[in-house]
Amino acid sequence: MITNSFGSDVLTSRALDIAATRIFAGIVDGVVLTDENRRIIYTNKATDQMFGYGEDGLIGLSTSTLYEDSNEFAVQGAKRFNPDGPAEHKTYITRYKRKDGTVFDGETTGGPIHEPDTGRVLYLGIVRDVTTRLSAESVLNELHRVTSDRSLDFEARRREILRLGCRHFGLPIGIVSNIDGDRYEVVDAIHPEDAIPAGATFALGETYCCHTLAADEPTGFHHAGRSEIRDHPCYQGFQLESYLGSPITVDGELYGTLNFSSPAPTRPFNRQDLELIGLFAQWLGHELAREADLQALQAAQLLLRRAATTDELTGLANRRLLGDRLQAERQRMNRYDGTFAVALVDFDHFKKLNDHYGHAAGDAALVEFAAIAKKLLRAVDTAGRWGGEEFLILLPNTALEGALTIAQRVANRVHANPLEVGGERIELSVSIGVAISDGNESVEAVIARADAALYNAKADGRNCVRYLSSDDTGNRTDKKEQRGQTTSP
Ligand SMILES: Nc1nc2c(ncn2[C@@H]2O[C@H](COP(=O)(O)OP(=O)(O)OP(=O)(O)O)[C@@H](O)[C@H]2O)c(=O)[nH]1
Repeated sequence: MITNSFGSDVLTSRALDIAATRIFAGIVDGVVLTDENRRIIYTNKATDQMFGYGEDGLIGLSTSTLYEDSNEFAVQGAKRFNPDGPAEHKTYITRYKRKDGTVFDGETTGGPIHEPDTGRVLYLGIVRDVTTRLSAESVLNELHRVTSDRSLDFEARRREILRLGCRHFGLPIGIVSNIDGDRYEVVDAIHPEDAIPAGATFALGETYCCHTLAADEPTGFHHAGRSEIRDHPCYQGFQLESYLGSPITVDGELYGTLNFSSPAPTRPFNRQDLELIGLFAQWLGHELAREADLQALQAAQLLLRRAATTDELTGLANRRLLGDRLQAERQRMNRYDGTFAVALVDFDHFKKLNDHYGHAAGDAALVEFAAIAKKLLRAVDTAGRWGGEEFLILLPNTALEGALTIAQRVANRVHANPLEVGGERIELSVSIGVAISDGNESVEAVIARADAALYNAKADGRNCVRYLSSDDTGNRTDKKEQRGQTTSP
């Protein structure tokens, strides 16, 4: 039987007696029993601790004392704590006030109890402090919102995670680090005075995170100066009293840590805190892995795109890219009424070079040509491999004089750069055919004319540049008889 300063009729009440002694005394949730006027006649130990009143400190008080908002007392009275309230007690969450004025969210189940013997009504409330659970739920919702917000890029989301962690754990400093051997590098950090720049490095052994890595799981110190790390260099160096950190792994490999800290001590970290920071770190790890995959994919795509448009041997544009550029240039020229030039370049006696010095020597000559073309041409020009030992140079916005000058420069440079094979210097030369688009004709027609001019250059003894105008082509019946204009070397 329970004794208190409330009337003996209540104290001897059988329901209270049984409830208090046999059922409620030892349970972890707070139990509050009131009389019909909602005055407290019984609280268990958990209630006394939860509300901070000490043993029996609440006895005799109205339950209105317990609510943060006095209206809530009336609201709950009308809803359930009245003689006609529902017999089946429903669970609800309301905000309670402790003796010291601080508040907490209490998940409550309660309502009337009718004593079978006397017909008297008592009210029962069972309260569980769910502040940390609710806060964890809200932080999880927030984490979900941040991580699924595709309008934010990875860096922005990482920052949001840091902000969220600082707010939730009540620790003002948040860091994502990358760890390589003994090198601890700050990747991103939140600090009230912006005192930790990204890129700052520390010796891992002197950081709090070395403890997290040693434990290989989320770790916290809520009052470092009174903990086992008080003599460790991390505490000596940084003087942070509270620290909560988790390793970040990417595809099973250690990447670094996520950690939050404060110069002030804080409440002891609980299992939920450790689970939450572990979850944050896990998300960062997944995102980092996704970023790495994305980058690898982009690099592969770039390689593929390059492979699809680049000649493997020389690194110049391949025939496909040249075709695209030529068509684009023709269309552009239609719009702006300009001209473009095409020069077809063909090595002289290339077969002999191959036959005499080997295929590798021939390849080296082609590579050498690519280097010359890259050096001599403007950024807007495109030199590409047209096939075999033949190259095409597309010169946008270029009239005859400019085209011939460039072509001659290329021919001269090739001739002036003998190939060195096994200590022997082999003289090289190219023949070049030039054509200027007349603005109406197809790309194929311009190339055919450049090809005819090239044929002429070969026929004229090679190592020279020839040009064919569209008029020349119109009159031509036999390519061999065509002779274009010769430029001076
Ligand atoms: N090394 C090497 N040789 C190639 C490549 N592509 C084509 N060739 C060779 O280039 C040679 C071209 O020979 P031809 O068309 O007879 O022309 P040429 O010997 O240069 O004679 P002219 O053009 O009349 O001066 C052939 O032997 C081809 O095998 C290549 O990528 N590398």
